Amino acid sequence: MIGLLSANTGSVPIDALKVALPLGIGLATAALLTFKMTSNPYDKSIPNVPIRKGDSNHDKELEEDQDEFLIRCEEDYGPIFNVRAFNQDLTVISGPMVREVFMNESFSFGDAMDTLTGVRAFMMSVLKSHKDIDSRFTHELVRDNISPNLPLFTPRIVEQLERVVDEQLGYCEGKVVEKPIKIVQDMIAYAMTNVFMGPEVAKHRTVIDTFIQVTYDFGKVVGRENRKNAWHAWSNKTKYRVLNPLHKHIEVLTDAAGPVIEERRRQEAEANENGVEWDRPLDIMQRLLDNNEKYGFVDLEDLCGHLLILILVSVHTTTDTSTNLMYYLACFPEYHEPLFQEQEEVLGQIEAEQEELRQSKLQSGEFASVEEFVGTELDPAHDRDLSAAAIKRMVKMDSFVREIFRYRMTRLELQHLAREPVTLSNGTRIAKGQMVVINLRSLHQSYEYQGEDPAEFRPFRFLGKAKAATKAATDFLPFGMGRHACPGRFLAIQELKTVGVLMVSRYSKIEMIDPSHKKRALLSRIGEPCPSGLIFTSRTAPTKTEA
Ligand code: HEM
Repeated sequence: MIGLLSANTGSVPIDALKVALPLGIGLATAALLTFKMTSNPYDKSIPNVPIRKGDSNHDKELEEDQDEFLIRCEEDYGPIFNVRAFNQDLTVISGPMVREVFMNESFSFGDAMDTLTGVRAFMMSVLKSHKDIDSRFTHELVRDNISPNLPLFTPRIVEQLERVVDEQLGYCEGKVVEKPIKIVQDMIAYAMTNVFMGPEVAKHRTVIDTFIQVTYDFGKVVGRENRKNAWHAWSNKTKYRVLNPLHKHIEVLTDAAGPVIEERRRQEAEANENGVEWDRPLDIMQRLLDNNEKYGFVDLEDLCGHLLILILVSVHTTTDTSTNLMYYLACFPEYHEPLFQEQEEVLGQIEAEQEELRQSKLQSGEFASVEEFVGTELDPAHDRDLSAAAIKRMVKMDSFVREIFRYRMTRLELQHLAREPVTLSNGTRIAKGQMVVINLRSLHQSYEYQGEDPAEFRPFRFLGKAKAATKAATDFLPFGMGRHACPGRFLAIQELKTVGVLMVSRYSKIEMIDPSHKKRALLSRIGEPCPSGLIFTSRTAPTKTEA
């Protein structure tokens, strides 16, 4: 661990950058031309959807009505067809065939994102270990350290989400909030920082800002606008190898983490000397330090680099979807009360169950008086806490969150690049280098997969159907599926549900400032905030401190 604290990375000289940029652009040109000349991406039997007269690609038709366009294509050409959209030639895969893309390692989501945006160079530049492009390191980090410990992390997540809402939104009588995402950014950043790096590090506003800003830096690289321009990927790759905004974020993390780790180490040594067990801090940073031999970090910068990757994949997505959830509450006010009622019922049930347990323990003599429960799992002060178990029981909120993902997701998403030639089970051949894209309409908006009224927003459609929002399968793909399915979905869904719970319990009404943007709010793409703000009205009168 001493090594972890002492090493330092040399900076890249500016002269190297001057040479690298033009050289990179030259190489990019050559590589792109070679690709254009040699690639023969299509199996000739895959039908090409004709381009509408006056258009140069299918972008406009998709923008006008993506569902109508895709239904027409499916009817005319079957489940697999070629389109030209988002500046690319894409093979669209629909219906049951989609499963074959996720289950076949020859299709890569990571390669597709990198080809489109150059994101790997951006991310890899902060790592010293586990730089293999097929490394499952971050996946395993989340799977082994976050998901199993979620119930333990929940109190601090809830505490941070509640604190920021109460401080920044507080009591509202029709309060106009032009940019609700600003509040959500702080909510998610504080919650994630506490889980990833612990409360001492989370006290540094610079670290919180890094959690937020990294999200933006990442968004700029992977954002949809960026994907429209093939040159961007090439210039990104070159640029981010040398001039990468992530380096200043690493500095912020290491500066804040170093002294905290030193202090923790001192406390551990002191506890050992006194023969008492050290109260080991509960955060991902500590778990990584404790298991450094297994994980093999080169130094503290490397460890913080891996934490930064974790931030990149988690904060951007969770902030965006949590903000979007507020807009859904504004657009469908009729669900506000049922969601609030469910919360009251669940917390009431838990309170009654805890009371029953207390009574049985008092009767059996295990506890002599009510006071003895203080500080234990049966402490009445915590009966109505938003524990992981309580949030799990809120099945209406779960269904609401799942329905938001289903309804909102852009119909052509989750591009995958074929790393080698693949023959699908229906005989279709996908050439090496071909970009395939998932037709989410054929699954998320299909009667067969979703039941009645697939075009409607019906937030309780999954009630009683064993279809939790964390269940990644062909009928629900926001987190992908199979071996690469997002391992952070358990944390993400729990946070989203908590944001929903806080909103409906504190506010009786959320409205859009400009309801004409309703469609945009409901179908907004990730990273594209709605132009209208929100108006909040509190459920109860202000407390003394709020007044
Ligand atoms: C609303 C929030 C989120 C969404 C929509 C989302 C979505 C996704 C998607 C679509 C993938 C790619 C799956 C594939 O390759 O097929 C992915 C991968 C991943 N996500 Fe998430 N994610 C979210 C939140 C999180 C959080 C909170 C974490 C961490 C705490 C996380 C960690 C990861 C990791 C490590 C991977 C890489 C998995 C691999 O390549 O094996 N995600 N996510």
